[in-house]
Amino acid sequence: MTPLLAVRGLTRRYGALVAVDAVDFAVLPGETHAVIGPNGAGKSSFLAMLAGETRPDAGTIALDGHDVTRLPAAARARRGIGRAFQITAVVRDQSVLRNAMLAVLAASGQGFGLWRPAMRDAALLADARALLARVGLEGAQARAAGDLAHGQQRQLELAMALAGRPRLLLLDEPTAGTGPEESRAMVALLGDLRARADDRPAIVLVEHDLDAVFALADRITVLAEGRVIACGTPAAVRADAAVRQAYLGDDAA
Ligand SMILES: Nc1ncnc2c1ncn2[C@@H]1O[C@H](COP(=O)(O)OP(=O)(O)OP(=O)(O)O)[C@@H](O)[C@H]1O
Repeated sequence: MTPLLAVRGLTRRYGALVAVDAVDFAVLPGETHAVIGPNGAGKSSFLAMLAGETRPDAGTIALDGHDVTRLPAAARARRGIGRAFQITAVVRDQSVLRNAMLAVLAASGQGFGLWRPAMRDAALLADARALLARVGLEGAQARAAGDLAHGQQRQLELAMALAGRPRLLLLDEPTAGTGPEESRAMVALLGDLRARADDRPAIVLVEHDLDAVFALADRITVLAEGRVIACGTPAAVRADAAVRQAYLGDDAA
């Protein structure tokens, strides 16, 4: 299968430090590909380069065979790369429904421009409600976004990222800062998203919670000190001696 995303030799330096060191990486259509590694391995820097928020010092990023390495984040978003959880677009004093409508409107670009206002509003409302149902927030539509529990805010952020119908969704630590219950709910939600055969996006998942990673990933790439030390199925990565040593510590090896 031709990869949706193909990354070659991606490199990012901070002074003398090589945070991401000549990384090759590929994501197949619909695949959930997790990126894990110890603190400081380069995961966030890598994801920021995929999103177009950090400029690489070397290497290329291709989406569907088109070089997007030099494109800014907004242009990448228009081509189908969506980003959730790092940049929070949620307007806290607006309702959940209103936030979802704003995300649908923003993602539609000119799409609603020729519609009469009443029809536009009806279409926006329907799309926004469908999105909220998709992330399990249909019961919270009228609440102010800022009053939601932390886990629910993350569900709303996911809905807003999905509004653009991304083909590739970049997820930065979806369970970070949530309790065990909320974390399980987020993993279940992402599992549902993944199980939809029809329009599921491919996902690049950076996540510290290895239970979540092993539950969700089709493949896992392991970074250590900016380099790829392993890439494969969860079972292969779990069994990999270099991964155990570098990532889980010598005790696990
Ligand atoms: N803006 C920056 N300026 C200088 N050094 C940076 C910068 N951003 C990251 N680094 C360094 O680059 C390396 C990789 O950092 P990065 O945050 O990408 O790793 P990470 O795998 O996401 O870490 P963590 O799991 O702790 O979030 C680290 O040594 C970090 O200190």
